Amino acid sequence: MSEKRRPFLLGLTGSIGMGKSTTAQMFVDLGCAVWDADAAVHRLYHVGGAAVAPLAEVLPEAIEDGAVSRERLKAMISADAAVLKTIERIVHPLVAQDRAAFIQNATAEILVFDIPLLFETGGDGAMDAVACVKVAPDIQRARVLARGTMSEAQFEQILAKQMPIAEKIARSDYVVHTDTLDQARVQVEKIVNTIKEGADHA
Ligand SMILES: CC(C)(COP(=O)(O)OP(=O)(O)OC[C@H]1O[C@@H](n2cnc3c(N)ncnc32)[C@H](O)[C@@H]1O)[C@@H](O)C(=O)NCCC(=O)NCCS
Ligand SMILES: Nc1ncnc2c1ncn2[C@@H]1O[C@H](COP(=O)(O)OP(=O)(O)OP(=O)(O)O)[C@@H](O)[C@H]1O
Repeated sequence: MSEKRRPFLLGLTGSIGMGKSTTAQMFVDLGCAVWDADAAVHRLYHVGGAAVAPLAEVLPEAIEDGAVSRERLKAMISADAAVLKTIERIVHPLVAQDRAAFIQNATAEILVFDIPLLFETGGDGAMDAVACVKVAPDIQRARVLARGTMSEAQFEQILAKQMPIAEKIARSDYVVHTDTLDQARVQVEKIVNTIKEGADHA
């Protein structure tokens, strides 16, 4: 038997609430393996997670019952935006380790990386291609606020930290419009087919 072919690494990004997770699931449905940066952060924040001890050292008030409290982090970030930088300095290298372990163990032909801050952190350099989700800003805002997990001010704060969506699109190889589920699914199928055709002809 020939050796396992190197998987195709596809970055999946977009602005907050534009549909990354929903689109990632569509890639899973087509047999791709997905690594989710936000989910990795959840694992790191759990009791026993690798971020708990280093965060406890610099932000002890963020720890509750042996885990990192996202509610407390959000309150602290709201009071002082610089806190987010401190968190990122600790969390981002741990996230990178988690991603490397996923690549080592994955067996699918196409690996999809759902990373909100793909361009902001330079993660796009490690990808073979990037797909960006997109929806109109008013729909984005409505969808995020409908989740009820963020205030309007918290949404604005996160939004201000992210690269403008037009720039993300300009730097991406593919765009997935997330106005409707059916429309998005068709675009995801096209991307997967294009990547597979490219692999066949390589
Ligand atoms: C700020 C926190 C507490 C908010 O938690 P909460 O559960 O309410 O939201 P969640 O984690 O689902 O994030 C919602 C969205 O906000 C955006 N976002 C999260 N962190 C950041 C950040 N550092 N900069 C810009 N946008 C961000 C992303 O689009 C993300 O998908 C949490 O996101 C966090 O601890 N962030 C720091 C770690 C980080 O940088 N994560 C980004 C992935 S590496
Ligand atoms: N193609 C689509 N058609 C209709 N609704 C969608 C579509 N994609 C996503 N949505 C809706 O938009 C909201 C945000 O989607 P999702 O959670 O996938 O976004 P996200 O980019 O992963 O968010 P975050 O940046 O917060 O992690 C959800 O309520 C979801 O149901």
